[in-house]
Amino acid sequence: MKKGIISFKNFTFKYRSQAEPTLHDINLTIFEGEKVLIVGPSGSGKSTLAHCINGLVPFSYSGEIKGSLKIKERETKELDLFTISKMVGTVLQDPDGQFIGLSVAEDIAFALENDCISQEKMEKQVADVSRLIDMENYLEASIHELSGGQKQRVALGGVMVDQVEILLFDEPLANLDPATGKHAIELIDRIKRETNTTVIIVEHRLEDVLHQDVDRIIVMNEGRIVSDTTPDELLASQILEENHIREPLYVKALKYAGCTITKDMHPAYLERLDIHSCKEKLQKWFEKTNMPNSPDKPLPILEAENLTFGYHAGKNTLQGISFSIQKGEMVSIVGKNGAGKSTLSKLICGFEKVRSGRILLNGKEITKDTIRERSERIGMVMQNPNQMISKHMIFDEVALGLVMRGVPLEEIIERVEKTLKVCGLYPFRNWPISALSFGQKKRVTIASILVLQPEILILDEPTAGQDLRAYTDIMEFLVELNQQGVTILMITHDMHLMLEYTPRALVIADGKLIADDSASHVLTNKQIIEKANLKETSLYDLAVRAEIPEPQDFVARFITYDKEVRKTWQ
Ligand SMILES: Nc1ncnc2c1ncn2[C@@H]1O[C@H](COP(=O)(O)OP(=O)(O)OP(=O)(O)O)[C@@H](O)[C@H]1O
Ligand SMILES: Nc1ncnc2c1ncn2[C@@H]1O[C@H](COP(=O)(O)OP(=O)(O)OP(=O)(O)O)[C@@H](O)[C@H]1O
Repeated sequence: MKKGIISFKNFTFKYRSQAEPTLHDINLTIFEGEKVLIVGPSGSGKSTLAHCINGLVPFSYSGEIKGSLKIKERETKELDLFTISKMVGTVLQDPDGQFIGLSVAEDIAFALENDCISQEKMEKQVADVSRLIDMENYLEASIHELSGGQKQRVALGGVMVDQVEILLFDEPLANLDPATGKHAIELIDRIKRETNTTVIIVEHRLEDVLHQDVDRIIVMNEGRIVSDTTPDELLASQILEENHIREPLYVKALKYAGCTITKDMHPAYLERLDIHSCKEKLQKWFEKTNMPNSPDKPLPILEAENLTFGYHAGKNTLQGISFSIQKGEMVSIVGKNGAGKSTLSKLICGFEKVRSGRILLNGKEITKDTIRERSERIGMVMQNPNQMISKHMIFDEVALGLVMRGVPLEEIIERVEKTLKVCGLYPFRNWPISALSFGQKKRVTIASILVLQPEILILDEPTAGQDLRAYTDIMEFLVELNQQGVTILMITHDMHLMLEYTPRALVIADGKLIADDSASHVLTNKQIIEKANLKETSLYDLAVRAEIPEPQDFVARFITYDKEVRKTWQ
């Protein structure tokens, strides 16, 4: 018989600052060596549940606990944080919060040092881990110089050396490029199989986690467990849709084509999916669906000419980057972790100065303009909300830019309230930011830039950590802004987002622009996918398996169709 390693019984938790419990009556047993995925809308309590397991609740976040939570048959209330941390290793949602060392090597070594192992053994293990996470060339680099995804890789590495029985990952894929994300999921799987570690993953990118087998998926909503079943059974049900959780793209395509999905078809894993009964329907759907129209090209709004930049003398982070963005476009910037995407946006906003090359806005050079001058017209939303937030209250944070620009109070109130409504934050307007989930915080940072009404909006991973409803709200809101003339550039690792929302993609690899093409071309081009650490879309695989003669066109048609479906929701 399988042994329960984590066991919640009638467990309820209320944060001290909240009036109502965040977790209600949780009954859940996770067995030794199991791999469990937890999904649910933003704010549904996934991170809180994870924090109960790793002891952050109640040791860092105090509150009121009712019922029982046992780890290895020991009541967690009776344990201390140190004892729990020896059993449960965690990769947090915001990697900035968990670095201890100054350099990459020190940080990975920290877990080992604690266990008093020999210097020699430690160096070898650090080298092994850094190879696994593809960071061996950065061992001496200081943590604050790393890109967002590189930090995430180090955080993963740190916990992997720690030989614990339970590994907990809170949004491990959020900042990782698609290929590294795939690699991370494979790595987690290998550790689980080789060491019989129990693995719990909280993640919105369901399709990416299902790259490897998962034993069970727990669906949470409003602090309760609403479903606890196998991946195949879940994907054959309506539960994901009902709870606003993104379904894999190929599942969506099957539904668009009118196919009935049953658990016996193994819908959770594309390789195992039995599409025998769907082939004909998919082919018919393909024949009757239109290709996208090619858009007209109006005037360029933002031009980059031969941009070169490096953080350190003698080394170029970006080299010879040239592109032209037309007014009203919506473009993705994609590529490997550390390729230079955030750096490019910093150059555009003036946070860093180019070594050579020019940047033009509406045909006028802005390369020498200050950050302040550029910020009137170009807004930038950074990757990590915790780096952008400086106020305690939501309203004040969103109002900050307007206050600094001397906008009259009445106008500030009107603009902030309107923006909060659009971003789904109005009900929280008088809340302290500290009581928000990560996804909610991200929306606050988007609101604080949108309120300034920029001509160009650059967003670094706008939807990382968002559930389907927030994702759709944010993206549809961006589409709406875009239709009103705001040009949008989006740095993203989310191939799903890129396909569905941005017709064009700039692909950066090792500091160079390697492709400037339509999103569906990029994601069906093996060479570019490999060079830039991207991931083929499952739609392409599905089309190949359904023997559709032009699988590339299937992807393009899906996007057109999907857009039409979304229009009917509005
Ligand atoms: N430290 C805290 N103090 C008070 N309330 C909190 C705290 N952290 C989270 N909450 C509240 O608990 C609820 C659940 O948050 P939690 O972070 O567990 O959600 P989540 O499902 O992980 O969301 P996301 O997908 O956005 O990360 C939220 O409504 C949030 O307001
Ligand atoms: N402040 C800094 N000082 C020195 N090097 C830096 C600094 N910021 C970034 N780098 C380096 O520049 C390179 C490009 O980083 P950048 O943040 O632009 O990458 P990115 O493509 O946005 O990555 P990610 O997808 O992981 O966010 C990386 O190798 C990174 O280590």
